[in-house]
Amino acid sequence: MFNIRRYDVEADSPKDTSPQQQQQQQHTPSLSASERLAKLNARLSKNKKAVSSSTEAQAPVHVGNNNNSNRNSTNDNQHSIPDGDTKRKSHSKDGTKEISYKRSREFEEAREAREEARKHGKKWEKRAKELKDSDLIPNDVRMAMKAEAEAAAAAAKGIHPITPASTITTTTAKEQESKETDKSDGQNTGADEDMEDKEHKENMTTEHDPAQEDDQGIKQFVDDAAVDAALADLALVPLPTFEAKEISAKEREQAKSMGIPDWLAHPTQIEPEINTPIDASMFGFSSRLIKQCRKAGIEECFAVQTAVIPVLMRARHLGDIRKAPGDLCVSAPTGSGKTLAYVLPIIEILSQRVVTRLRALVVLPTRDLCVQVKETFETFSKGTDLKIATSTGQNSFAHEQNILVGDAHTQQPVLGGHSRVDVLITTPGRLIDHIKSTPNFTLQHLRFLVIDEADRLLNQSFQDWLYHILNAIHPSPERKLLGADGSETIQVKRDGLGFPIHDAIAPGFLSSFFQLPESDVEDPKALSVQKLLFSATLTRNPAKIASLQLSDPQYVAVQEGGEDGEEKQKYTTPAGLTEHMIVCDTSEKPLMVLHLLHHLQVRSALCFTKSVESAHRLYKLIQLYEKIRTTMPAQSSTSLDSEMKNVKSDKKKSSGAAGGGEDTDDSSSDDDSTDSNSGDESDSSNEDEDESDVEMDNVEVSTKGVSDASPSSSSSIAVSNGFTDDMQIDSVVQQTRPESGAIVVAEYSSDLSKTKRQSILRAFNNGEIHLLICSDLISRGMDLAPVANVINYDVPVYMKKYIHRVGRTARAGKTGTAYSLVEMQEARHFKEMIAKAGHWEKVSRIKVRDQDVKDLVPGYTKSLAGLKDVLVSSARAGKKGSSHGARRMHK
Ligand SMILES: Nc1ncnc2c1ncn2[C@@H]1O[C@H](COP(=O)(O)OP(=O)(O)OP(=O)(O)O)[C@@H](O)[C@H]1O
Repeated sequence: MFNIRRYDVEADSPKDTSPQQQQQQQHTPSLSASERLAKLNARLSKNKKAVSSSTEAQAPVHVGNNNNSNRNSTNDNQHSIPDGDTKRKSHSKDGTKEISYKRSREFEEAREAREEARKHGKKWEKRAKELKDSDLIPNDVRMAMKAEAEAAAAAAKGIHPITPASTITTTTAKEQESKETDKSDGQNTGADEDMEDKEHKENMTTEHDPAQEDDQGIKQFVDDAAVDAALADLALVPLPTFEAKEISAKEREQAKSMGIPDWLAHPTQIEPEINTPIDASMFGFSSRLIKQCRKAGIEECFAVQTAVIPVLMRARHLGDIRKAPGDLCVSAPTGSGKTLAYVLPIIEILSQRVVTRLRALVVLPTRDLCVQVKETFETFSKGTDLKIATSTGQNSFAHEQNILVGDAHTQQPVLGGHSRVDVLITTPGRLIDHIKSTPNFTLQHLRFLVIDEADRLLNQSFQDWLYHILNAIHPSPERKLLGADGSETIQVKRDGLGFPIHDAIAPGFLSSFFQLPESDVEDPKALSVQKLLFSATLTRNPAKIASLQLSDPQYVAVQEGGEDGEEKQKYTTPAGLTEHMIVCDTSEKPLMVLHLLHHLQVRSALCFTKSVESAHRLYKLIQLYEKIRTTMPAQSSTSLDSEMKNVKSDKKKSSGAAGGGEDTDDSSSDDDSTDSNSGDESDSSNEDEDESDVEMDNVEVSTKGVSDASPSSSSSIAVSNGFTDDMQIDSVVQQTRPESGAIVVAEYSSDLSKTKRQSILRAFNNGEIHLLICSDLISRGMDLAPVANVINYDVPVYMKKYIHRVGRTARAGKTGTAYSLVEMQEARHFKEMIAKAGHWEKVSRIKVRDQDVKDLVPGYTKSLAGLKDVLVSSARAGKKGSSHGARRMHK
């Protein structure tokens, strides 16, 4: 037990913290409201005592965790009043006697008492002011503080302080009686004195019995008017109340039959428009964090942040080992600010830590997202000494180990539960490697486990990552100090005799690593970790949710309510998003992209294809087109007409599509190759299996697809125009300078090196790239500020992917447009998919006729003709070890 206490103190005790941190830690909501109010009551009695007696100096008053007295002696020694109740009882009794019998001292005492109470009141006023901005103090404690301040102030004016109802009545009556007796008789009688004593004893026994207090009791203890005054004076902002979504009996029945738990079927629904100023007291942010937010241009918290941050900030104090914080699942549209909804509270809470431990783990599906989230953490943690790291496999394993726990070979590694980082942002695969193979890497101190893009990750069973994480955060009696190979999983310091020193082991894990003698007073330790799941398309698959082993979960969903209170859509898209579809033949799709670029002036666009190779081909084609266009003489209208005819006849040959090139009504597409009975009201398992591991794209280049659509691959144009080499983005940007009028296009895929990816994203963010063609590597989570348009070159088969892709634009309240190029044979499925998600009326159709694209055709034809050669030389260059080294020709 001694050791357990020691480690608690070392990890989180306020002894090394700043006074402000200590205040916050004192006021964490670890006692029940009734217990805290019992403490308040005791202090209020003390104030009353100040009126009746000034002979004894008042001890500092503390609204704190008296129940911790047997756990954390440091806390109590610093902040609690030992044996307060007993002392107050006897003292109060004596005090009353003094009033009764020593009237001559009364004026002097009253003067001193007023002085004391005034000081006392000021102290509380000051304290309340200091703590005003911190929502770590629960409302009821604030009220208690305020009530106490008022009581003290009242006492200073000679009015009785707020005291328990029973005490007010009896004591006031008694004093009154005493005074009246004094007035009439000039002295008290022995019988009166006995009565007085008896009544006081009765008061005292009912006054301080927290065990018997319930909410009813609380109401008696606090004067309503004082509470109102306290609230008004402290300008408290109550937590926003959100309504749980009303669901119909049919929906309820459906959810039940599908095994969806009640909490998941009843999300707390939040309208997207609810914004709250960043300095609102409900967030309890420090001035440091508010300053950082303002610096980053954040003045208000978005709806998802308004809903989530207060819940996280109030959930649990870092050092509390008794109460498990509830888990949270959050579903909010793309670009609605989910990242800051967890980044800000994590930083704010962890910034109070004394010792570095790995306390926050953020799991994300891709490396790029890890980098992005790390940057966000770094921006907002400026001014703290929190250490933030990523582990994604882009650096060597040994390098990452060194960052996390030190290098065993070159320097002293951190032992036991120590860590060199506070926050780790990681992909699942690399995390599992560290759990399995990095000595002393441990999740035992984890306070936050964030699973961002949760449905994507839950869909990925890679290395059983979830099983390993859950195993690592749960203390288990089976866990051994030694691993299967006999090596120490956690290396601990040893004393001179070789006995292990339980240094830095989390209280809940001591029994996992060490054989401790059983004790009757041992309390079970609650799991300290809070699991936070975020997604724009959170799964409701019961099996997947169950696999997370959530504890006391809540589900918060940001979505628009329908007129009758029901959600309109299965997935909510950003309010500023406009969606279009263009139905066309397969072979016309590149031409449609050119149409968007040249006729609809689409810029700052992301264009999603179904694979890396498809992205590469389209990229080469458009690049070639731009080169040809900017060097080609203008053609006459007649020759354009004849070129158009050629394209259309070639298109018929190549695609075999019936019905010519005209856009047809959706119903005319009879080739619906998709499985239309795969889904139901919940996320279908098919939908969950939608995405492959995008980080693992196996890259192959084929000359099929776009090049197949070439009217004549033999009519190869000269490719001595600088495009035959492996085209580096920098050179591309240089070659197609905006002043030449060319559209700058680039490709982005897992095939590129980390440096190249970063330079492409930088160029795109700087507006140097007009069209970025990519696979789904950046379809989720990536926040590229300039994206004004999204083109679904290959429409996704599943709605979730559609939602994430189009969600790269219209972020953070901005507007944006999405275009989906729907092949005729896909049209029916596309419509069904969109309609099933309740989204059909949002998508409008654009009809593109021959004459609309006539001027693009000559250049397009020439580009197609030259594409094959370009691809071949590009692949050859790739083989020589260029950035496309992984590419293979696929004839
Ligand atoms: N309160 C705010 N005020 C202004 N901008 C904000 C605020 N919160 C977030 N943002 C900005 O909004 C953009 C989108 O935020 P974020 O990436 O967190 O969205 P998201 O909900 O995680 O989207 P996705 O589902 O696509 O991952 C970011 O550029 C972020 O900086």
